[in-house]
Amino acid sequence: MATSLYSTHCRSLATSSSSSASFQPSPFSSNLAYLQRVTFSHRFLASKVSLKSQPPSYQIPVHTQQQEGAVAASVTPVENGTSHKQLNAELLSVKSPKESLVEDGFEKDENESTVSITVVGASGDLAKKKIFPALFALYYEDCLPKHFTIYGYARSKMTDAELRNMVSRTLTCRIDKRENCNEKMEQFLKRCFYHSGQYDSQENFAVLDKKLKEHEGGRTSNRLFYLSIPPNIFIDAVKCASLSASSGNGWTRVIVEKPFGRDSESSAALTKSLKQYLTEDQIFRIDHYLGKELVENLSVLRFSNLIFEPLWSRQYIRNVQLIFSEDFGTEGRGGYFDHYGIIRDIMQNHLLQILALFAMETPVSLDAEDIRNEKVKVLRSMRPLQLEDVVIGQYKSHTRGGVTYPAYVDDKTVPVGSLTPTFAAAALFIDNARWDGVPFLMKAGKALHSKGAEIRVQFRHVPGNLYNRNFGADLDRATNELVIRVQPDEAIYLKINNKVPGLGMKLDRSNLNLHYAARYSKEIPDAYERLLLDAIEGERRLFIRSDELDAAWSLFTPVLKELEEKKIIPEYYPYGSRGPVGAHYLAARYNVRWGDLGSDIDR
Ligand SMILES: NC(=O)C1=CN([C@@H]2O[C@H](COP(=O)(O)OP(=O)(O)OC[C@H]3O[C@@H](n4cnc5c(N)ncnc54)[C@H](OP(=O)(O)O)[C@@H]3O)[C@@H](O)[C@H]2O)C=CC1
Ligand SMILES: O=C1O[C@H](COP(=O)(O)O)[C@@H](O)[C@H](O)[C@H]1O
Repeated sequence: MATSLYSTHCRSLATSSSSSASFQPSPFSSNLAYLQRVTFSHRFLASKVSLKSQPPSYQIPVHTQQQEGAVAASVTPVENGTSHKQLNAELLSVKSPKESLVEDGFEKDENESTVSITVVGASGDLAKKKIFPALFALYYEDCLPKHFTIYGYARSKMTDAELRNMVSRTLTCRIDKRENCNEKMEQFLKRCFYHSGQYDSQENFAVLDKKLKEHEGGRTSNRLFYLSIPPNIFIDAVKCASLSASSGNGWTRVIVEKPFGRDSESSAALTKSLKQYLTEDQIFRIDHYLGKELVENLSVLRFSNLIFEPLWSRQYIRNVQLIFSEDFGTEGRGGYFDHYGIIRDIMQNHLLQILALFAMETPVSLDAEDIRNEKVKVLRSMRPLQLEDVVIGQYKSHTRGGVTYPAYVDDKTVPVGSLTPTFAAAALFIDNARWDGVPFLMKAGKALHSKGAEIRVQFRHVPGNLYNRNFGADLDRATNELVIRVQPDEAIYLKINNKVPGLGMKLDRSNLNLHYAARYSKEIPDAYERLLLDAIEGERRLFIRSDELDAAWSLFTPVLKELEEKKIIPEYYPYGSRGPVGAHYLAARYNVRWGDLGSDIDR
């Protein structure tokens, strides 16, 4: 499969900048470009090597548990087998990916392999809202391989034409669209098909297998299954897909959506069951926050800018805040949500993943395993969350401007008297040399006053600051703060103290502001696009490894159990408010003042 040819193309498009005229390359000016180049070349080489290492005689389909070892001996090393040294050596002989392709006869592979993407649960909300649109965007950007087929699979009865009709209603052209969007949509829809079947029927998946083979036309078949179904049917679907519809001569990968269990035990049981049918390398546990542009940029910002990395420790950082806020309630997902609550829905995964990327030590390389090793280490250095370091809340009905907004428990799918938190604030600590004593504060809530996600880094005071008296009594207001606004309206800004122009000596706080909409004309791809492309390319960097998941659950499971066993009553906050006041007391205990989401000047 020659996806790398496409990804190189689509990646170069994705990184072009509107105002590049002002950008002067110098030996050091393009650390970012260097990192991108290394990453892309790495992707390219990794997929090239994996393809080359899969001669047809070497392939064993994933069929039985007994064969798992055989799979591990064939497919897994194919994916992982090339040593990083080998890859790095290849990286050093700089050749444009395109040159290498032609030179190695790789274009031939492009014609001889195919990727089939099956969206299991195609009739559902996520498939319509995110997966099909992301696949179309990849197609639009020429990021999908030449030979690909998309199959929707679900129990609902639908014809191919009906699926296409359903999908077409969710597709949009980008705002920076080029002219031929409608044409592209039609071409894309022609590559989409539907098969109706049960999730626990090997026979139904065997029919899917037959249909996929017809499309694959004897080429090397690579198969990606996206499990966009409720978690209680994950294992049935994995079992049937693996036993009846995995590839006979290429790779088979499965994207698994969260929730990955609801505590340490259920998560371990899920992993164990998945591993009856798949090797770890075949499992792509998705956390879509890792696919967001500014989360992806976090490592670039830190590791390629001399002004940040030396400050990245307890010596200079006073606290770190990870904030998620939605200005709407559960809206029809109350049934799902009530079983999980905001801590499992947002904190244990999205915010903790960001924290791990933020706080990890420098990885040996940009290779997926090196990065994930560092993330696991930092997670394992963390103290399990304590009950006294958590505040929970639940939204209640509120009337504003003549409109009444419902309480969480007004949702028909939520059990009467539910105590499930729709808001939580927490203080977490990393007990290692770099972060000892630095509070990492998390705050996540639904039905709040604003929508957004931010990372805020508050720095310490300047010791013996000459200008202290100009700040008045509130020295905390005078410290630097770095804000990474993940969404909406992506931006990175640094609050600095500055002299107000004039004859006097008046200081104010101003922002050095990198506002993405002003700096880059290209639309930012949706997280699902990046993650789907990575899964197709076998790039695991942004997917969660099982030991990461275990470490993440270990931090939250004890407190989740305690909250439930002790039936802790959440603090009720009005729909559309700033959330429970308890969050401020929690922060104050650690001498922290929450940054106010979206309220900063110079947006
Ligand atoms: N929706 C979202 O925004 C997000 C969803 N997720 C996760 O993605 C996955 C899919 O989410 P979503 O699309 O919202 O889920 P849906 O509830 O829409 O379910 C997807 C499909 O699964 C089938 N299905 C639903 N319930 C059952 C059941 N009890 N037994 C058998 N089949 C069932 C239905 O298809 P049919 O009846 O045709 O078989 C349905 O169309 C879930 O794991 C969810 O947690 C994660 C993040 C966000
Ligand atoms: O995983 C989830 O994420 C969404 C928020 O995602 P975003 O990309 O729109 O910020 C959240 O609404 C949902 O409850 C949760 O399951």
